Amino acid sequence: MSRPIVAVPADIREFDGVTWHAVQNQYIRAAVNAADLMVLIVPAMEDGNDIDAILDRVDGLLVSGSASNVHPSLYGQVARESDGPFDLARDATSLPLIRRAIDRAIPMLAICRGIQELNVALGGTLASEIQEQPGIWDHRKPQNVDRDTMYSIRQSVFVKDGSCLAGIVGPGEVQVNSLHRQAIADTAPRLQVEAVAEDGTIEAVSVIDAKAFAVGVQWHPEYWAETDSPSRKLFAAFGDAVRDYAALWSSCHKPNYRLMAP
Ligand SMILES: N[C@@H](CCC(=O)NCCCC(=O)O)C(=O)O
Repeated sequence: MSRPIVAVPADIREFDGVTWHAVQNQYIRAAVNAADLMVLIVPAMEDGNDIDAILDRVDGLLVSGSASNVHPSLYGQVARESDGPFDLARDATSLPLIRRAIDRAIPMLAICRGIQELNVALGGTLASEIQEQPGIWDHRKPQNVDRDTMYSIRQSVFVKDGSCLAGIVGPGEVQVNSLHRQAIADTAPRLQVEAVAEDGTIEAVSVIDAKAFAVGVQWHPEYWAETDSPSRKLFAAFGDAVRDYAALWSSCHKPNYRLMAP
C-alpha cells in the first residue's frame, strides 16, 4: 500500500513582494520521517474552500504551529492590535478542516496554533499574552537564538493518567519545548484536558468521544520527532492512526460526503 497522505493547512506569508502559501519544513519532516506519511499542503483561502474535496483525498490532518494568532472575533472577542499578527486565510481554512475531520473520523494531530484552532473550532476561547497573568510562566520562544535553541526542550508537562496521550507517551511528567504566548482559556465542551504545565497552562487536549485519533498539543513534537522519545511516540501513534484509516477506506470506496446531508 502506498504511504497514506495527510493534509497540512498552509500559512499566508509575504516575502520577495509576493504572497506565498507556506508550511515550515519541520512539520513535513516529522510527518514523513517519524510518522511515515506523505504530505499535501492545503492553500490558505479566506473563501472558496471545498473542505470535503480536500478531505476526500487524504487520510489524516496535521495542523501546524505558526507565529500568527487565531483572530479573536472567532471566539467572540474584539481584536486588539497586540493580538496580532493574524492570518485570516489560515483561520478560514483550518477551522472548517478541523471540524469536518472530526465529523468524518479522519485522524488529526493539532500542534501549538493547531490546538488553539481546535479549541476555537469547537467553541472554546483563548487567552493572549498569558505570561502577563499572575503565576503564569513565560512560554514564549527565546529570542535571538538559533532554531535548535528556540525549540529546545525546557518545560515539564504532566500527562493525566488514563488520558489518550497517556496511552502514547505514558502518564506523568514529560519534558517538552514551549513557543507560545496564547493558550486555551475556556476549554471547548467536546475537549478533555490531557496535560497541563506546572503553572496550570493547558498543554494537551483530546476530543471527547472522537471516532478517530484527535489530539492537540501546545508544544512542538515535530521539531525533535526523530530523536526525542515522547515526540517520536506521538508522531508514530498519529501515523498508525492514519494508516488504519487509509486501510479501512482502501478496501471500500469512501462515501461521497458532498452528496450526503450537510
Ligand atoms: N501564535 C500562537 C501559536 C504559537 C505557535 O504556533 N508557535 C510556533 C512558533 C513558530 C515560529 O515562530 O517559528 C501563540 O503564540 O500562542
